[in-house]
Amino acid sequence: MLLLFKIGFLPIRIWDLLDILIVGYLIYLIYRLLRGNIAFNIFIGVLTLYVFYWLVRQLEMQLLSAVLDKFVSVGVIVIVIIFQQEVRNFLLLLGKSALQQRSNFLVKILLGRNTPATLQDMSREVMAVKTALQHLSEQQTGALIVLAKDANLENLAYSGVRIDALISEQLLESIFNKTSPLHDGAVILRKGKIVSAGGVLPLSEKADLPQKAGLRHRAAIGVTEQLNVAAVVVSEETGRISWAYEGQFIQDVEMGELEAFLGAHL
Ligand SMILES: Nc1ncnc2c1ncn2[C@@H]1O[C@H](COP(=O)(O)OP(=O)(O)OP(=O)(O)O)[C@@H](O)[C@H]1O
Repeated sequence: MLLLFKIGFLPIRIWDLLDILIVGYLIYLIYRLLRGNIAFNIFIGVLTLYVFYWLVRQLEMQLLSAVLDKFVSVGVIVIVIIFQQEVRNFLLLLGKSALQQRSNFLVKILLGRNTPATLQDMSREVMAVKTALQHLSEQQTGALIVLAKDANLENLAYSGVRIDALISEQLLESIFNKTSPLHDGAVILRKGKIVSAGGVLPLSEKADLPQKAGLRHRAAIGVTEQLNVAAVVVSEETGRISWAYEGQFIQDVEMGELEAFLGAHL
């Protein structure tokens, strides 16, 4: 039974510790997903109701517990319906780290390390995107770029116009030029290519975003909440560059930080 130690009369096994750690981690993941979201308030409401139900049962208040029983018995289905998006994000978050670890491991086994050509291509792409963003920022031209790395964004790519061209700063600047028919919406970059432009992204429903964050910024955050991607935004209003990753949003980033971010996500 692998007894570790006893607290008074309570025996603690290694599985109990593991149990507590896993539940703690799951609660942390839920908190990360719901933080700043309107769904967080609903979650607190549900939790309060459940604690109340538990108390009522402990106090053996028959009538109230019979009424609450009806709510709790369909509770799981109701929760899945209300938190449909969050349940999806939660499973995505769980699967993501496992998949990332597996693919890093496979790349190391198969390649040993990055080939020099890959590294060269990568730094060329990073410089091209960084320079384009810098120019767009100086000209106060709005831009929204999704860095999809290995994520499959077929559905999103089809919401825009297919491009399939090598990444270049001139092409990026032309796309976001205010007179270009493709300047509205998001550009998607994946595996060294500009996959598409003019894409429509899902909007974040976060309630605690800065007041000035409009639809472009909400779209950047929204796509990173739902998919394993990063996004960069140039504000048309201020020329400031911001990025979003895993639903987190960092505003007004320095060029050095931007280069590191692009290097990690391109
Ligand atoms: N769902 C969406 N997916 C992709 N792009 C979008 C989406 N919604 C809006 N946009 C883009 O954002 C532009 C409108 O930006 P808006 O002014 O509302 O955003 P903002 O966050 O305040 O940015 P800015 O600081 O550049 O004004 C649209 O013209 C369009 O290009």
